[in-house]
Amino acid sequence: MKIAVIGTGYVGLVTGTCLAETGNKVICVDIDAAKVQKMQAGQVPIYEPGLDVLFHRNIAQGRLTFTTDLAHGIKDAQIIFMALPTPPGGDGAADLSYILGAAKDISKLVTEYKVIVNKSTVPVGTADKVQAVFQAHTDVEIDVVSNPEFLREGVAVEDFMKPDRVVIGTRSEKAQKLMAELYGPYVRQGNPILFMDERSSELTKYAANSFLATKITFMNEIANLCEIVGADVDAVRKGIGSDARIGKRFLFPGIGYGGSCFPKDVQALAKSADENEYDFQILKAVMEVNEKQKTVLVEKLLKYYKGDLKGKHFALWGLAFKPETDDIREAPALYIIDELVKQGATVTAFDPEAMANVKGLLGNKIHYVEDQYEALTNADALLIATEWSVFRNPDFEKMEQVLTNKVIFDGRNLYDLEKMIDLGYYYNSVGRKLID
Ligand SMILES: NC(=O)c1ccc[n+]([C@@H]2O[C@H](COP(=O)([O-])OP(=O)(O)OC[C@H]3O[C@@H](n4cnc5c(N)ncnc54)[C@H](O)[C@@H]3O)[C@@H](O)[C@H]2O)c1
Ligand SMILES: O=c1ccn([C@@H]2O[C@H](COP(=O)(O)OP(=O)(O)O[C@H]3O[C@H](CO)[C@@H](O)[C@H](O)[C@H]3O)[C@@H](O)[C@H]2O)c(=O)[nH]1
Repeated sequence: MKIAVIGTGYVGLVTGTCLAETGNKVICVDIDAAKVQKMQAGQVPIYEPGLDVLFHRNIAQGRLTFTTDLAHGIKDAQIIFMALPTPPGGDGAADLSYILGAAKDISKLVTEYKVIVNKSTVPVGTADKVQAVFQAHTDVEIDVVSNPEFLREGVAVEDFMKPDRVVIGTRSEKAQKLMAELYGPYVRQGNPILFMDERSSELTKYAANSFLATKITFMNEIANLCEIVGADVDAVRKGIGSDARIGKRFLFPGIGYGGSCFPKDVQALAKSADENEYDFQILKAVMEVNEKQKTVLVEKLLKYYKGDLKGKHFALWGLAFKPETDDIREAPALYIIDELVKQGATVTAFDPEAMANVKGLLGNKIHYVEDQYEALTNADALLIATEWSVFRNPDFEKMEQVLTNKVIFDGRNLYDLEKMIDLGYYYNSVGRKLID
């Protein structure tokens, strides 16, 4: 099939590349000329494991191209995907200006039937709004389909190539048929393609993210309670996770959920409920608890240093909002840095992939090093904000030589408590016994 993908961010580029991988001819369109130039020169603009192999293969085989020219991009496409930003607007509701703006631009260019697929995360009713934009500008027959994306950054290629399910919201049989054909190769193991109406599809995406954010938040509260009552959150996690009704995944406590999706999507769903005069209480509690959870590491530091962080120097391992990505949007590490600097402390940070993005955002607010051990030089304590694999089994002997004090505040529960006792560390993690 001939496909156009509008927007080449984490979702658009993965979608375009993975659709080319099964033999479709894909043109990716972006307004960011520098990014398009980079991709045309064969460079992947984001860090996403496994993407480069597919990217280079499909470019080499002539199935994946890039342009800034929308008219050229959509000219021959049977299906046009919109993978555009839907950031929170001033009031927390999703800002639809990118989607509706692109829909208007496309509507002025179409000359024959096309399926317009919305891959962005959008509130209920957006497909109707997009359809109305087309109706206002063209007589050409168009079907607007909601096809939310569930990929996770860091495992995006795997998630796209083998999705748990594909959700397609449309009442048009013609569009259904095309979408079923397009997604057939990705569900050969038998995972379902779920057809539903547009509104249910749009809500499914927000419901999934909000449910997962709620699950994590519940565990964060259990972890906080564990610390007070002397229980171990790892044991509790395993104890409840082995109940198939609860499930083992997304039960890891930490320093609050972050990223470009959960914070904005929980907020947008709560806002959308408000607009429909429904008070979605649980989501409001989730947002409030998550804000507090982002402060737990700093609160612990304040307690340890008796309320005074002035002049203290900290090593920070991990800046990305989660491992295996260079994405720092809503990363808990940024919040921690902000608080520490406000309190008069200094920070030296290391992250395997996200350093360039943080340097771009924070400049010389903190120090950066290219080696995780170098970050420890003269540090009063090590703070861990992201669970990158390289932090899981560090060379503790090497660490001891550089760290001024054997003190670790771990927001991701990376180390075994017995081991930390043996090594003689002060070790403060989340929802587990304090080792001092
Ligand atoms: N990042 C994720 O893991 C993820 C997963 C599932 C769903 N989503 C949703 O998908 C959507 C896109 O998210 P993302 O993380 O890929 O965004 P992103 O910010 O990484 O990428 C968006 C891209 O769109 C481009 N763009 C903006 N306006 C344009 C226009 N008019 N024409 C062409 N290109 C334009 C930007 O230059 C950028 O390259 C959002 O709604 C998000 O909620 C994201
Ligand atoms: O047990 C867990 C799992 C995750 N997190 C945190 O939750 C956030 C989100 O993690 P994750 O869901 O793995 O990353 P995303 O790439 O943001 O993916 C989410 O958001 C995407 C965008 O909508 C969806 O497509 C995915 O299905 C959904 O998992 C991160 O800050 C994680 O540290 C935890 O604290 N504990």
